[in-house]
Amino acid sequence: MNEFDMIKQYFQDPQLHFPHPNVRFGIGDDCASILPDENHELVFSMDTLVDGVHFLQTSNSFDIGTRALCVTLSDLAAMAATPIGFTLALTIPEAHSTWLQGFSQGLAEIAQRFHCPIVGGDTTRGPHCVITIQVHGQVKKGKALMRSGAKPGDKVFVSGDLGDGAGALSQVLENPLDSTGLAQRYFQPLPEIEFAQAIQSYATSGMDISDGLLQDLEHICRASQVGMMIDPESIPMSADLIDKVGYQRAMKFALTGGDDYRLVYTAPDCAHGIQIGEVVAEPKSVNVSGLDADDLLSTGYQHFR
Ligand SMILES: Nc1ncnc2c1ncn2[C@@H]1O[C@H](COP(=O)(O)OP(=O)(O)OP(=O)(O)O)[C@@H](O)[C@H]1O
Ligand SMILES: Cc1ncc(C[n+]2csc(CCOP(=O)(O)O)c2C)c(N)n1
Ligand SMILES: [Mg+2]
Repeated sequence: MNEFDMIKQYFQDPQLHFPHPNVRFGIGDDCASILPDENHELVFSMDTLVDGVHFLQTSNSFDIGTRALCVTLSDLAAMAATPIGFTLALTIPEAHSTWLQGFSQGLAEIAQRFHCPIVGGDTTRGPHCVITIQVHGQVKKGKALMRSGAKPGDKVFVSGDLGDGAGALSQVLENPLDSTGLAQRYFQPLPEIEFAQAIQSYATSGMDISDGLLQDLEHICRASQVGMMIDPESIPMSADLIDKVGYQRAMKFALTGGDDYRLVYTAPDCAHGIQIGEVVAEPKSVNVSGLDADDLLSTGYQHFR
């Protein structure tokens, strides 16, 4: 199958390449075009997933597709944006039709759920599977939820259970084809688009948790020039995770594991989510009660240490 047949069959498929009111044209020309609503601004973000680092090539391609689009859409949720469309740069060693079919169906599952069609991309052959997705969304002018804006006196909230993504990793590494139980949150960390829109009018800052709660909270602290006091006992964790790895390891995963794709945000008060701490003026860093600063060093995922 040549490159152009592949694009037509698997990416121009109507399940994935469907009309959207803000997309003027998509696959087929040298560029795609999107037009935001009046009084809205475009926001966009890109994520790369590398075989062996962000997923295993031995997993079902459907599950690889759902994971790839969920984690990239999570950055739109982080800004309280509404998805419009995405572009896909796909590098694969071989064009296996069953692999491409599953991958395209996995993408389509999430694309339809979040009304975010594919609008273009690039397909190349290379020695390893690498998936890069750029998501495009819109937000009312000036209303994007930023990492700056947290104020002393605000409280810190998360949108749901933490630690499941990291807790699933051993299961995924052992049996990459099993997407049940905790692995469901690894393969489908559904982006919290609606949750973000619900908090957007009163949240002072926010982001999604991809690298681990503590490391990601440091980004809010730095951008907002504040500190935080976090109470680890109030961090929500699933019963499945605690059953599987015990409370202590579950807590470590929740604080530092990454792959959660939940939202963390600050607000004077809250109507949604679970409070896990407070914003303080000093010290300008993340403090966790019961843990000293040395315990917190080297916490969170980093590609280059
Ligand atoms: N190679 C790069 N060139 C330019 N900007 C970059 C590059 N890599 C990252 N950035 C920018 O740095 C900022 C932080 O990026 P980072 O990848 O940590 O955030 P993120 O996208 O929320 O995290 P994740 O990759 O876990 O989703 C973002 O504004 C991002 O656009
Ligand atoms: C197969 C496999 N899947 C997942 C992981 C965990 N992991 C990889 S990158 C990352 C942070 C987010 O990435 P990025 O910052 O690039 O968006 C995490 C938590 C692993 N070690 N192996
Ligand atoms: Mg992010």
